[in-house]
Amino acid sequence: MSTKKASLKDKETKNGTSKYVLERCASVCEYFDIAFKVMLLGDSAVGKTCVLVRFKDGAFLGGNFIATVGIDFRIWDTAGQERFRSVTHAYYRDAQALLLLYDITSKSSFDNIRAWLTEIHEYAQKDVVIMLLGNKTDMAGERVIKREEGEKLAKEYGVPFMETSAKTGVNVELAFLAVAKELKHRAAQQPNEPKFQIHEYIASEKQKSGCCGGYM
Ligand SMILES: Nc1nc2c(ncn2[C@@H]2O[C@H](COP(=O)(O)OP(=O)(O)OP(=O)(O)O)[C@@H](O)[C@H]2O)c(=O)[nH]1
Repeated sequence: MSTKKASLKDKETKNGTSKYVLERCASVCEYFDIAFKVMLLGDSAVGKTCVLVRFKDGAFLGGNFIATVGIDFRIWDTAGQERFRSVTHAYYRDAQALLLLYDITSKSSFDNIRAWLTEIHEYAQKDVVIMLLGNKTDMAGERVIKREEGEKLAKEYGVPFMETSAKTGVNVELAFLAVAKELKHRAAQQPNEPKFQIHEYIASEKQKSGCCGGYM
């Protein structure tokens, strides 16, 4: 693996998210000669686009909600609406990582996570990296899903979990970086080398920042 430094140019490629994730990873680990495909999944309005924009541009898309139509090719952000589901299935198999979101103020979006995971197991690669995110933690007064419920579900499926807010930015960068680190490790891993411990990485990064929120 080369030690080429990340370029801030050519961010916008046809698989922009993954390239960008990699560039953000590169700023930490100084490598970027491999590209990964990362998809955001979850019910409509859970905040997929906003989480991506928060990570990519450090901004929050407030105001009117415009649902994603099909797939946004530039950023690999998917539509949560049922009517576009067949379009997104076709892209699962190319994804190396999936960020699966629910909205902590929406019980139905949480209840649907099991259905999303069933779909993922049906259509995605067997070794796809999955991370569960409970988004909109800034809306504490409207919370209906406790952090512990998200943790329990994630534990049941053996996937890492974090609560995020696209509005405040809490944990958004960490979620993308943890996934990028896991993918990078896998790509460079020697047969006898220990696996990257994504849960430990998340825990230690949170400890460093003194931040809140759940993980398993
Ligand atoms: N308060 C708050 N609002 C959020 C957050 N994330 C997203 N929203 C709002 O939730 C609504 C839906 O956000 P989107 O990012 O468009 O949702 P999506 O999951 O991409 O929706 P689809 O494209 O239909 O799949 C918008 O009004 C956002 O402003 C968050 O962390 N906090």
